[in-house]
Amino acid sequence: MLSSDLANDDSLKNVLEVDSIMLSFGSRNIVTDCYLQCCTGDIVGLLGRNGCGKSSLLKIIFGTLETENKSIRINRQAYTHPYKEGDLIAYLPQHGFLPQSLTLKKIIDLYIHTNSGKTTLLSDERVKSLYAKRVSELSGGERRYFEVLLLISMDVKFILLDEPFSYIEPIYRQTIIDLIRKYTSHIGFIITDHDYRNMIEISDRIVLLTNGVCKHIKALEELERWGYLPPGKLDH
Ligand SMILES: Nc1ncnc2c1ncn2[C@@H]1O[C@H](COP(=O)(O)OP(=O)(O)OP(=O)(O)O)[C@@H](O)[C@H]1O
Repeated sequence: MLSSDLANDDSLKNVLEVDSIMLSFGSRNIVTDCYLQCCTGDIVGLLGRNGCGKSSLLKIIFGTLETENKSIRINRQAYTHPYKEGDLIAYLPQHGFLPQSLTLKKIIDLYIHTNSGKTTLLSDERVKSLYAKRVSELSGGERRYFEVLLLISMDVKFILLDEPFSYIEPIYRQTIIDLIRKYTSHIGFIITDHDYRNMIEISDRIVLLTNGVCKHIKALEELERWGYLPPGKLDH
């Protein structure tokens, strides 16, 4: 069966469900009521104002941030630390994760252990041309592109991307959007970013985290109604 069939056949789709999340820091409640679902083929866009808890929510889903309460299920099985399972989920932190002094060749050897993953990376023209460079020598866009493709090559079911478009020139943003779209056939993505235009373009569904609650946005005007965008912003 071709992997592209995964996204078209509901019985073959992987399903990530997140609910009952409660997170507070001291007396401050950050997340109080959140339900999220992401299936193979989905790109779920998580929007929210600075400091509302988007990064924390992604870390909770990944399993690296402990919280008072959570329920994370993949294909109906509950996991407390999904990242420990190896082939379930990958996460791009807001500020990247690659050691600056290593070459891309070394990083591929360290992180990617399957032939199919290595083929995905080494058949990519951009990666090929950067292969011998160190991470510190890459532009912001080159680094982000490589990070996203590296996660895709880990052959996981779900990928969480925290601000993949931040500080990146527009041309590379489009390249990263195209890259993500190319792999939705067998991966589900949850993405958060402040670049709401690109987020609206790439996402199949938008979830707005506001006052600790996940609002499932049905019409873009709701982004104004909930105070995420100033009135009239969507018209321009
Ligand atoms: N370890 C921590 N201890 C105390 N407060 C924290 C901790 N981590 C995050 N916070 C606070 O929790 C809130 C949510 O942080 P988080 O980084 O998840 O927000 P965010 O929506 O991703 O923000 P941004 O869009 O600015 O990246 C912020 O007010 C932050 O200062």
